[in-house]
Amino acid sequence: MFSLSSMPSTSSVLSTYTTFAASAMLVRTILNEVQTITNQFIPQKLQDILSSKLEGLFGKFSDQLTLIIEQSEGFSVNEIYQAAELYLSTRITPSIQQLRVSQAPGEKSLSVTINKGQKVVDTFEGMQLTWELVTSEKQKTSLDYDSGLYASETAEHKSFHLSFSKIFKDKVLNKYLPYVAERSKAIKETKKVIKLYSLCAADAINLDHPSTFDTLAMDPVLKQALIDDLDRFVKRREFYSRVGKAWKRGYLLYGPPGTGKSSLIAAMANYLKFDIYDMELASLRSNSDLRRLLVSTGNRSILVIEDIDCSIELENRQCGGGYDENNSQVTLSGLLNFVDGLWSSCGDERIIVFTTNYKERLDPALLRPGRMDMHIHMSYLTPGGFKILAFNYLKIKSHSMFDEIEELIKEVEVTPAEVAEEFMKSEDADVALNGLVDFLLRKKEQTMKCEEPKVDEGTQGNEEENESLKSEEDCTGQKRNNVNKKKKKKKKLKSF
Ligand SMILES: Nc1ncnc2c1ncn2[C@@H]1O[C@H](COP(=O)(O)OP(=O)(O)OP(=O)(O)O)[C@@H](O)[C@H]1O
Repeated sequence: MFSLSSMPSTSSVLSTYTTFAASAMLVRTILNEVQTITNQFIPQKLQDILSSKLEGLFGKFSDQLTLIIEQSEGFSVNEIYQAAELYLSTRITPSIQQLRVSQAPGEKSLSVTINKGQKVVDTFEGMQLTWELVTSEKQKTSLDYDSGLYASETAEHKSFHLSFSKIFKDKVLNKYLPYVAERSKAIKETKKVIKLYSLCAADAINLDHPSTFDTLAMDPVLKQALIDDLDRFVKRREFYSRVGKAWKRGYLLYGPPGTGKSSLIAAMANYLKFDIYDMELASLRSNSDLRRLLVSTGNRSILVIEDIDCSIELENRQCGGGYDENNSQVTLSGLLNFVDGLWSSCGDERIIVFTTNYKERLDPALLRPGRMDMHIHMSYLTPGGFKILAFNYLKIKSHSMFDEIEELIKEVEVTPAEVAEEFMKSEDADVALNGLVDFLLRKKEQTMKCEEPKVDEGTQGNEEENESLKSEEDCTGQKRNNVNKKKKKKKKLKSF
């Protein structure tokens, strides 16, 4: 049976309240308790008036201020609530007893948030701040379209209560909350699943390419220069707007097949957390296709135009494809016009990457700065690159066979893809390295064979004809190099 003596006296309520640093939230808790006890004989209206008077009274004495951050404001989401939720997931301390854990489809990591009633204490520039997740139930009325009747349901409404000393009000609003928003943006970036869009697939797919700058075998100075360039680019929003330029950057990746151009694009996307839009000119059927794809590219994305030398051939009608039903061809110059105009002016923080196996075939107008700001040569494997691959695949940093292999790599043109292929054959370092030595020796022998002039009666001394006598299959790559070298030689002779 309820008795008045069991009800806490006002003075005991006040002393409890003072002991806990006059926290507004504590007051609310106490009021709730008092309310529960008095519910039976004090009408609701009177209770509300008493509550608000008491809260006002306590608030006057309290040095604490509480900001209420609602989950949503009307129909729109409250971005600071979402930011706080993400930020607090990195502020979980052992004192927290309940957490909510979930995983969205396609997400790689679990998302962990505090549960209702749980508090997180945070510190920032000498301030102490307490976060609490508070939930309440709200009646929601919605129209049932089938029956045409309005239905009422109870929905859980969440809010964060952020309490701190009143003297820090301005600092919290102007520095702490922007900091929370900034941190949550960074956390979101690390959790972001990178998407790959292409014309061939109706929907975007998750990019699961494991390539990173650490796993890439390429010239370390060039690699660092590229990383620095990307870092500078993403930090320069104000700069681009001040100088009146579209916030975009172009890179040309060139080098033989298998030297890592695609791997580098994936490494760039993984580093920046940018989505990739892969555009093969040959698969574009019409200019409207092209326009649609370009307009749909989001901010913070990399637009890739692969094999641009083939695109040029396409323009010269050698590669085939690229026609729409009206026979209006998608050309490289058309594409570049769209990219320079429409695409550049309706988005932010975008990167465009062109790749080619034959830089020398490109028109210099295409290579101009602004369109291709940095040219990156993906070369045949170097001894330094070999060590990166040996570490990636075999987890070794040194081995007695390294010297021999490094010498061979200096003599033979071998791509990182070829060496990677050899390393895939065995996880045993000795076996894999022996296999690689055999492969390099075979390649060296083949190269030497291709370079030897084959002496033949009647064709003696005629290098061009000697070349045609070599086996096409064995010497194609090497022959191309030799022909290029010879062309350069001829050019030199002409110009001097
Ligand atoms: N520089 C590199 N560093 C690490 N791995 C590499 C590198 N180059 C190639 N590889 C390996 O070889 C495979 C094929 O390379 P990739 O497709 O990136 O070359 P590419 O230059 O884009 O070739 P293509 O011009 O034929 O498209 C990669 O998946 C990777 O395993």
